[in-house]
Amino acid sequence: METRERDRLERSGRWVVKVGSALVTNDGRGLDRQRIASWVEQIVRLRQAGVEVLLVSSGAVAEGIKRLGWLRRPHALHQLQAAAAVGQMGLVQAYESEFQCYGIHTAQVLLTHDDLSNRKRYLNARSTLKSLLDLGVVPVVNENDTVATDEIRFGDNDTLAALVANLVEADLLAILTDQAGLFDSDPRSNPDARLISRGLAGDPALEAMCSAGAGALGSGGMLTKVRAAARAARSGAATVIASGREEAVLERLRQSEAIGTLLLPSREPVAARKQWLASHLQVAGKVWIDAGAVKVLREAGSSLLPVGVTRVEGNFSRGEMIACIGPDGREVARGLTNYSAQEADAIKGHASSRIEHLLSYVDEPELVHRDNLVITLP
Ligand SMILES: Nc1ncnc2c1ncn2[C@@H]1O[C@H](COP(=O)(O)OP(=O)(O)O)[C@@H](O)[C@H]1O
Ligand SMILES: N[C@@H](CCC(=O)OP(=O)(O)O)C(=O)O
Repeated sequence: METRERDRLERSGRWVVKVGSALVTNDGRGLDRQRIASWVEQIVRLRQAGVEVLLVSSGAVAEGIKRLGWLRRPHALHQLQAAAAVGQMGLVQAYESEFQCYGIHTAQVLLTHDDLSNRKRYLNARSTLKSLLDLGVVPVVNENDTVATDEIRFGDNDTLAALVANLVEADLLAILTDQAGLFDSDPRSNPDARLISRGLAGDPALEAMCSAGAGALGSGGMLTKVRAAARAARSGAATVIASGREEAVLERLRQSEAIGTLLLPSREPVAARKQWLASHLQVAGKVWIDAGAVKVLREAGSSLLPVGVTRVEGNFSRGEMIACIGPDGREVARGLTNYSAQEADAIKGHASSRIEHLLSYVDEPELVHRDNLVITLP
């Protein structure tokens, strides 16, 4: 069973490879040129076998801290941003010079969440990445840490890598980290922890295995990797979490060897526009919906009508992204609202035929139309 599941890696044509901070910087000691050379060599071989590869590399902050001679990671945002700017130079230089040995160009792509939540910029980013692949270039992606503030951040590169996998419709997201994969509990604190070899992306049981927080250099820990797998699955990508220190890890994965943790999509991929909707990490407000609305949204793919709304929170405007929260407090869906918070509050719990009477005008019968709505509950 597992061998057959792993076979899909042999057939996959486009990979996003994400490398974590501790790995790239040799646990903060400075860029691990030997390992970088090894990943580059493996990526070159993958390309020779017909696989297109995009790299998402962390390590700018960790490398910047090392280069600036700081003894510990600062807390102030402006210092972290300065460190990222310094470290990013080292990162791209290292990848560019290693790929140069094989006559392959790299391209630096720095993104913020803002770039992907704006539909026009999202489409631009997508066509640029696809053009780079068509040109045979290896994009090296990172968050644009120097300008990113909390409001426009992805926050961690696992999430960024999953969104990039969605953007280019990758077949595989390979997350290389400092552990052999996902264990049933954190191997740092439990020496008896066992490696999970396979699972379904989005399975809540996987999240429960991850302890909070990351290593000293990383920012997301295992939880963001498991969540990234669920995100990547939305466009049909499988995810592998594996050790970047494992000999020839990428090539062995390609040969279906059972290393790391393979997390497979459990549902059909969602349409491209809905993936963009799902890529919004921030919402402008929330509406609480009743059990009947949860059911029709999830099971019938219906629009959200005002009648199913019980409570409105936040100060959103028409056209902004809002989250729909079920009676149990869990987010069910998110989408672009046709009405502002004030209007939504006035029409909540009412039939759509009453909107005109309540507001003195009517824009649409739905609070969120189904074309602008994506189910986010696994
Ligand atoms: N269930 C788990 N299995 C494996 N690692 C876990 C688990 N829960 C927490 N972790 C921690 O997650 C860390 C990897 O995350 P992080 O430090 O963010 O890596 P990266 O820099 O590669 O993104 C591991 O070193 C490990 O301590
Ligand atoms: N953009 C940041 C990435 C931080 C981050 O997510 O790190 P990690 O958890 O190691 O992937 C950097 O380059 O330092």
